Parts: sequence; C-alpha cells; structure tokens
Amino acid sequence: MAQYSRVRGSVALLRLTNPPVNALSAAVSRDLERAVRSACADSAVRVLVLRGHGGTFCGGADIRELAGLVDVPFRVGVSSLVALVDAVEAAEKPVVAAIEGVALGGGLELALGCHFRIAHGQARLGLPEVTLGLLPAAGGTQRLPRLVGFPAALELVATGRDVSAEEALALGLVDHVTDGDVEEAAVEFARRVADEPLASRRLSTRPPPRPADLDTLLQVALERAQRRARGALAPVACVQAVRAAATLPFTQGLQLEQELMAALLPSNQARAMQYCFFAQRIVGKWSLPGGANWRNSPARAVSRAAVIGLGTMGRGIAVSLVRAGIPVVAMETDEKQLRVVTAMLEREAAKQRRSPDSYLQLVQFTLERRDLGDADLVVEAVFEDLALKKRLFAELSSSCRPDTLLCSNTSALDVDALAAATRRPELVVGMHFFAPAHVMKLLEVVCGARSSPVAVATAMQLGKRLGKVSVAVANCPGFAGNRMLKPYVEQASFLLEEGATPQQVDAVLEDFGFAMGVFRMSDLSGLDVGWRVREEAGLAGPTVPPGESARRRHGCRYSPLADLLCEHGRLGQKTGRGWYLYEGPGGRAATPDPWLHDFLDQYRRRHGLRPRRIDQQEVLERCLYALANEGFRILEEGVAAGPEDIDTIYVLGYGWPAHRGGPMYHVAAVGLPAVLSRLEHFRRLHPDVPQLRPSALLRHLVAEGSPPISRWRELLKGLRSQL
Ligand SMILES: CCCCCC/C=C/CC(=O)SCCNC(=O)CCNC(=O)[C@H](O)C(C)(C)COP(=O)(O)OP(=O)(O)OC[C@H]1O[C@@H](n2cnc3c(N)ncnc32)[C@H](O)[C@@H]1OP(=O)(O)O
Repeated sequence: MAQYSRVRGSVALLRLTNPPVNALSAAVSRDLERAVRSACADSAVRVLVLRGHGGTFCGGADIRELAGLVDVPFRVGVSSLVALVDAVEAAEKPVVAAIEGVALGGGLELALGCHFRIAHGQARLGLPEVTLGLLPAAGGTQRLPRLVGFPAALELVATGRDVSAEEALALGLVDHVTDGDVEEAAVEFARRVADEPLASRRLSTRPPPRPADLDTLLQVALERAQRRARGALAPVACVQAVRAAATLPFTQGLQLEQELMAALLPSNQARAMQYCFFAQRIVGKWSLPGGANWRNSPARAVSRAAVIGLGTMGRGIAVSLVRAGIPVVAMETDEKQLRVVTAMLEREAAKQRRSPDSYLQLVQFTLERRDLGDADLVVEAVFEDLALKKRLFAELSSSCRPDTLLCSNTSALDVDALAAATRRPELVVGMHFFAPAHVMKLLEVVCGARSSPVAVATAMQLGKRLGKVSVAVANCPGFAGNRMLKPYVEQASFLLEEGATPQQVDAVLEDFGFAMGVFRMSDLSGLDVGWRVREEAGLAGPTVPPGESARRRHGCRYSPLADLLCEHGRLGQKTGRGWYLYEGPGGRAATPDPWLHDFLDQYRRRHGLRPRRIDQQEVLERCLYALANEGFRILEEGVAAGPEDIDTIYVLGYGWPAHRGGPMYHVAAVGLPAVLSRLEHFRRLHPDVPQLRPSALLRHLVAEGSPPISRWRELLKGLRSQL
C-alpha cells in the first residue's frame, strides 16, 4: 500500500498505492506512516518525495470508512490520518509532495503536512469534506489558514471548491507547478532543498496571519455559509473550525476540529450527503433490458458536435461543449443569440484564464444544415414543439452522416416519436440538460425504446466529459425529473386554493433547504412554459373540451390558478409579475403582491372554497410525499433504475438540498410506513387527486418490512424494467 525506494542516491520516493484514487483508509494511513518513519531512519536518505500511484496523488480519507460501509471506528480512522500527517510534518528530513491528478480532503491535508508541495499543471487541489457533510479533520482547518491566509481558507473549506494548480500557486498553496513529469520535478526540487532548515516549513508551528478585519471576515463567512445551504450543519462547523485557527493555539484548534467532526460524522446530514456521493457514482453504471451496460458498451468518440438553436438551453450546451474542448457547429438564425453566445464564451474563457480566441475558434456559426454534416453528434435545442422537432429530426436524418447521433434536449417530449421520424431510430437519444446548461451538473439521458447501446453509452460518456453526472432514464412524458415535478407543483397550487399563500408555501420549502420554493422557482423559469405544456395536453386554453368545469380535468381535481395568471400576462420574472411582484421585467427580488392576494380571495369566493389555516407540516408532506410517490411509480415502471437515480436527478437538477439526500432518501429516512399512512390520510381527504394514492411499490416495500434504501435497486431488478 505504501512503499519507498531510493532514487538518485539520497532521495526516498514513497508511493501511496490504493487504487483507484489512493484513498487513505486507516490501514493505508498506518502503512504510509511506517514507510515515512523507515525512510527517515534510513541514513542514506536525505530527503523524501511523496507521490500517489496511477497518476493521482490522493482522493482523501476513505469515504466508505467514513460512511460506516467499512467498519472502522471514528477515533481509529482520525487518529491514523492525524498521526500520519503529524509524522510527515515532524520528519527531520524534508518531505516534498509530488501532486498530480487530485489532492483532495485528507489527501490535501497530507500534502499540507509535507514541507514542500510541487503540483502538475493539470492537478486539482481542495478540501471537499463539506460536500460530504463533514470538515477536514486531519488538521486541514488549522494548517490551511496558516499557509494561504484566512479569506482563502474560509472560502475553500466552507464551500469545498477545488482549485487548479495555477490558482494554488497564486494562493501559495503549492511551491512550484510543472507541466512535465511531476516526480522528476519533485525529485529535482527535493535535492535542491535537502539541506534547508525545516522549522518555518512546519505549518503547525507558524503563527496564523491576523488580518485587521478578521472578525468581519469570519462573520461574513458564517452568514454566507448559512445562506448558501439553509439548515446545513457542515458549512457552519467549517467556519467555526477555521476561526479556531485565529483564536487558539494549534493543538487546541486541532482538538476543536476533531470535536466538530465527531459531532458531524454520525449526523443524518452527513449520512445523506455521503449517500449522494455514492449515488452519483452508482448512476454511471447504467444497463439496458437487452443486457447492454456501461461495461460492455463502448462509447463512440465525439470529436465534433453540432447544436441547433442557441436559445437559453442551446447556448449553455454550446458553451459546455467548447469548454470541454469539443469543436461545435452552432446553427441559429437570430443574430442576437450569436452575440450572446460569443459574450458567454468570452466570459467563460476569462474565468478559465484562457484567451477568448481559444474558445471562439472552436465555434462555427452557420445557417446551413449541410454544415452539420460532419458532426459526430447533434444536439437539437429548438422550441419545445413536437411537430417542429419531428420535422427537424427527419431532415437531420437525411442531411447528417449516417452514423451521426441525433440527440434532443427536450425536457418532456416523446423521444420515440422523434426517433420514428428518422431513418436511424437506434441513433436517437434524449439529452436533457438543465438551465443554465453550462452550470448545472445534471444530464438526463433519455433512452428511447429503440436507442442502441452505443447511442446511450456515447451520450452518458459525453455528459461526463462535460463535467456532468449523467443519469439514464427511460422515455415517458417528463422523463423522471419533470414528471415528478408535476404532482409537487399541483399540490402547491391546491394549497393556495385551500388558503395558503405563495410566500407561506415557499418559506416552508426553503426552510426545508430548497434554494427556492416552488412559486419563486416557477416565476424564475416562466409560467408560460408549463402553460404551453398544459395547452398541448388539453388541460388549458382552447383545447379544453367544452363544458369541462374550471377545477376538474378528466374527472380529477385541477387547479387553473397558473393558467389564469398567464392569461393576466403574469409570466413571472420576465414580465415583472407572476406569483410575486418584481422591480420590473427581468427583476429578481420577489415581494408579496397584494394584487395576487385579492385575486386568490376572489378566486376562492367564486368557487365556494373556504380558506383554512394550513400548517407547515401539511405543506411539506403534501408537496414532498406527492413528489416521492411519483418517484415510486417511476421506479415501479422501470423509468429509472433505482432510488439513487431519482435522488441524483433531484439534488443536481432541482435544488433538492443535498443534506436531505433526495426525495427517495428522505422518505426512506422518515420511514416508509409513516409516509404511506400520511399519503393514505391525504388521499382520504382528497379522493379526486390520483397523485396522492400511494403507489404499489411503496405498499410493496412497506409490506416487505421497509428494506433499507441500499437494497431497493436489487429488489427492483425483479420488477419490470425499461433500463
Ligand atoms: C474514519 C476516518 C476519519 C478520517 C478523518 C479525516 C477526514 C478526512 C476527510 C476526507 O478526506 S473525506 C474525503 C474527501 N475526498 C473527497 O471528497 C473526494 C471524493 N472523490 C472524488 O471527488 C472523485 O472520486 C475523484 C477523486 C476526483 C476521482 O473522480 P473520477 O471521476 O476519476 O472517479 P470516480 O468515479 O469519482 O471514483 C472512482 C471510484 O473511487 C471511489 N472513490 C473516490 N474517492 C474516494 C474516497 N475518498 N474514498 C473511497 N472511495 C473513493 C468512487 O466511489 C469510485 O468507486 P466505484 O466503486 O468505482 O464507483
């Protein structure tokens, strides 16, 4: 697991080996500590270089141990890693970290224990523990501010953001960056510093810098952490731990760091976030009913892509492709959109510290379909209109190379219908990006009934290359994410009819941890989006059958509130009014609107609805259980392969708070029997709302004794699956 060999006579090269990411399990930490001590005791050794095996330094402590998936008591785990870092720092011979790939979490803490750090130009460094509901507990919160100062340390520890080697150099986190062989550079460097005094290189002995505005910095960091993830414990604990570096001697700071970690580790939030971590890896392991899967189906190389339509979605997709180094042909008739996408690319290039030209030269704008002919993959991102998309797919099928993959960014439409319009249905898949597509980490890959393994593999792989988590789902209206959103939004509207206000519902959801409540979200995305979908489905507008009552559709309860707002021209932020009032068209600050409250009063009176007081629990249960209930139906039908897929979709695509794990994780944590009983209760009260009827799968799981969520995926394999 950790060996050392001598190179160039006096340099001990220690290699940390624990594939795939050289995670520091308790056993590996102990082994490496022994190797460090042996090298230090070897009189032929003057200096040590520490590197990782297989092109990466270290992915941190072993998360399986932290999550309790491998049985190692917390004290043993922490003490092994802390002892390792302490031993490295205390070594009487210089230790140089040779960082390539990643140095994350405990891996970076280990590097902070080293006396010098050399990084490869492509390396990434960071302390992502906060994203696992934890904090760096091997001295990271105490050493980092002593090295890079408080502003940077607070930001990096509390957000978990990782930095490039270049940024690390600018911060003083590494001493040297090389684009050549990192081991070579580190050995060279080590020989130069072999005789340097080490006292000032031991971060634990350095006095922390004390900026004059430290109190303000800490206060701002705390408020930011609280705002960013409402109700999340870890970001606050991270700030508290870094603050200790300013106020306490190193050893006491370390002790506080470990006490905070000991409180976080067994918390429900940490469990939920670690579940999310593994869920995001499980979803990459897709399979299709015919037996094709991620292992046996190689993806096709995408060396040139095309995007059709540079509206909000198409622009983000084009930027994502360019950022990943993929040349793009972008087809758009509106010149204004070309200017917008050009400006976006320039901004992105600046963010990545690249020249604007390095991005702009990868895009070719065109009006001609024949220019798409050479693309390996086309992503269509035109207006959400099935007839228009079908026409386009038929044309693409004639004009593109016979092996070009045709992908649609539709968020709800029938991918099989698009495939049927082409002469290559096996090369058609949905690639549902989320807005803004260059920011959001989720990609729903929609597998049509005839999509081939190579098409699915290529779309899944491309998502990963774009830095996204790809989740394979089967084709059905709304796929997984938007299909589940429908009952959630509907419940919220019913609650308004029954006496709630948009701000009351939103406040409950935001207290739960959503970045935005359902009404603020709907104002942001635009009320007309759902209105169009409802019109197409015959639920709103001229397509509603004559004689249908305002509050019923197909024999079930229906709320026309959103349709009525659209008819009043209240489309959300874009028109300056929707469920809330804004400063003007395009405004962002939502304030309650007296007009809307009058409108709701009149509406209730018109329909004989007596408003009642609705408590927080009812808001939460009706919205979230209706949503999760649809999730069970999706699993039952095999539209998604497991709860991890749904939870990943919701956490990465819909702002579900990661510290609550996702909708399926949440209901499992609440307890399936309790959720079933509340759904039965609401169903009795609202017999005309089918979404409140508990799904067969929920009943089945309760009847089976509510197995843990980790077993659902296996159990579902016995049911009908489209994936
Ligand atoms: C009881 C002990 C107490 C210790 C106290 C000290 C506390 C220290 C805290 C920490 O260090 S927490 C860990 C912090 N590190 C991270 O959060 C990094 C997590 N990993 C990643 O971000 C990525 O995996 C990666 C390292 C950037 C590699 O990405 P890549 O896309 O190349 O591969 P993946 O598919 O993500 O991962 C491959 C494989 O490896 C598993 N894995 C990754 N990191 C860890 C880890 N730190 N521990 C255990 N396993 C890890 C991952 O689950 C995949 O496994 P699979 O089985 O192939 O799906």
